[in-house]
Amino acid sequence: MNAVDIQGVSQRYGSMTALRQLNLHLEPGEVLGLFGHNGAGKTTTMKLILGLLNPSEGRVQVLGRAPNDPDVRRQLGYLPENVMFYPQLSGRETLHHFARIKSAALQQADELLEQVGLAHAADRRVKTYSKGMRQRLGLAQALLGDPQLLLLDEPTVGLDPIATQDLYILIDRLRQQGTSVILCSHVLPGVEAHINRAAILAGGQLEAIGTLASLRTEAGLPSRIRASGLRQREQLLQNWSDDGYDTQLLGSDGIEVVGTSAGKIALLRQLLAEDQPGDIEIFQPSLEDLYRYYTERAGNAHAAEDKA
Ligand SMILES: Nc1ncnc2c1ncn2[C@@H]1O[C@H](COP(=O)(O)OP(=O)(O)OP(=O)(O)O)[C@@H](O)[C@H]1O
Repeated sequence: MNAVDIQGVSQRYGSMTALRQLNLHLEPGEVLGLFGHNGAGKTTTMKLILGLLNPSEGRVQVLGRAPNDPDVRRQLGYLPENVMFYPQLSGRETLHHFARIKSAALQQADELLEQVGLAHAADRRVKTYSKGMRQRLGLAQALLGDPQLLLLDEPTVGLDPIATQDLYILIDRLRQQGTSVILCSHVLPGVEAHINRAAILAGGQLEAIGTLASLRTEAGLPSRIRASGLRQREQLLQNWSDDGYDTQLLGSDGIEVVGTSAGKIALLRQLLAEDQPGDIEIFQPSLEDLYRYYTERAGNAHAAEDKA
């Protein structure tokens, strides 16, 4: 059973269409990164999964049922983009309040405060918390009741670099335990190692979805291989140039060759067969490069539609 199944969903706000014919699924224990420009439809997608919106068209199922089913709601954890709390309550009281709403065990509050690094501030009022501390509390709130599906909207906002790393480690651990996670973020560097697939929304449409490897292959963006400590680099340069690759000599004993992501393994094999490099570096298209490619492609397609 998929954690989330979205089939043919369109969402309109009055005359404005925020999502068009969205098809998306999430498997158990999968982490999906949901990316897109401001207004692309990410929060709308989250709200549909949370049962806060009814789709204008199409069908949304969460853990095999309607998203507003009370049993499903108990299995969901949500960290909203702008997390709000009662300022007069302490961190612990805040978690107790949410635990009661979710029918989660109260003793989980202290475990979670420890887990997100707020044990020392458990009795302080939330109004005295820094932005990052409030974000950590929001994360603890989302984890109450050990949700099967976790929705995180901009979870790294306000977190310092170590807290951001801790969050990613926590996501890795949750995934290993079988929790499914949807993570929306504008902060792309650092996230790529922690997601199974990326979905890129543009103008309310799903422009791309897949593993980074499949998106790299589909986009056909260049990958660069740099090798140093070579003895036969002139020969390699000649061979790769003859095969039509863009290649150049680097430093006293290095070379760079530009290929596609799909073709890089063949280039590496050739490199290792023909020489004994002292060092090899591979520069692949990053998530940011892919995001730019697909977002620009969507923009070009919309511009062409507008002209037609
Ligand atoms: N309640 C609403 N009424 C009218 N329009 C809305 C409403 N909520 C969202 N929209 C519009 O729907 C579109 C998608 O909004 P959404 O909040 O889903 O985008 P987003 O991808 O989450 O953006 P951001 O990255 O800025 O948070 C936007 O054009 C937004 O203005």
